[in-house]
Amino acid sequence: MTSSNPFNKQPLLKIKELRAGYSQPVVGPLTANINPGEVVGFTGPNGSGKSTIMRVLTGQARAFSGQIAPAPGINIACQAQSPYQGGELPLRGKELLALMGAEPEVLPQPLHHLLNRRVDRLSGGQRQSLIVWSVIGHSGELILLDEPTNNLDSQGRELLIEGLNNLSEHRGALVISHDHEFVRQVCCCSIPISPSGIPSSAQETRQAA
Ligand SMILES: Nc1ncnc2c1ncn2[C@@H]1O[C@H](COP(=O)(O)OP(=O)(O)OP(=O)(O)O)[C@@H](O)[C@H]1O
Repeated sequence: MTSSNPFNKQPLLKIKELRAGYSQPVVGPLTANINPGEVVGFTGPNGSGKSTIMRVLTGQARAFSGQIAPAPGINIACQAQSPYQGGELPLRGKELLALMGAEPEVLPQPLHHLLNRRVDRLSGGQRQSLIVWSVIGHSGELILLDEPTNNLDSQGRELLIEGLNNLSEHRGALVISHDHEFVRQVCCCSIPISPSGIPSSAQETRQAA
């Protein structure tokens, strides 16, 4: 990785020659690091295995070979691609934030009207905003976001870009996205993910705008 680690600390996440999947590998080998202060993007076509790599960290997929290792002792905050599948969820926005250990103030001012709304009665984009900001507001040093701009309008997307550009320097994020302009604006580098058998260790480095 060519981007520098400003604090010379160990990576928040080390991935080395990882092959990951379910009953068989579907992605890798992949080598990458996420350092404090960095937002790293994973890009690639549908089914290339981006979410699978994230799912190894949440126990929903497995590593067949290689390594994926968060730094010892860190906390991880994760937003899955489809975190809410419908049904009754009688929580208000502020209660969802509290469950994630996030203060209401983490929500940008234009979204404060969501704090007293029931989560299960929000629109798709409103719910996505709340969930993404609850993950950013969590105390975890490593943030995992899977398609965070899904359903967001231009204001929600701009607020998220600003939030990720202002993460504190001891935190880092892995962002999976098909939104190339978003990746360009928030990520220090983007890594093209390839299905199993095609190495994707070369990290494409792009400076954030
Ligand atoms: N639970 C599962 N069991 C078996 N195979 C799975 C499972 N979940 C996903 N897959 C397969 O693993 C491969 C990679 O899926 P993954 O969700 O990681 O792709 P992705 O790059 O995140 O795709 P997208 O851009 O569409 O979100 C796909 O072929 C998919 O069908």
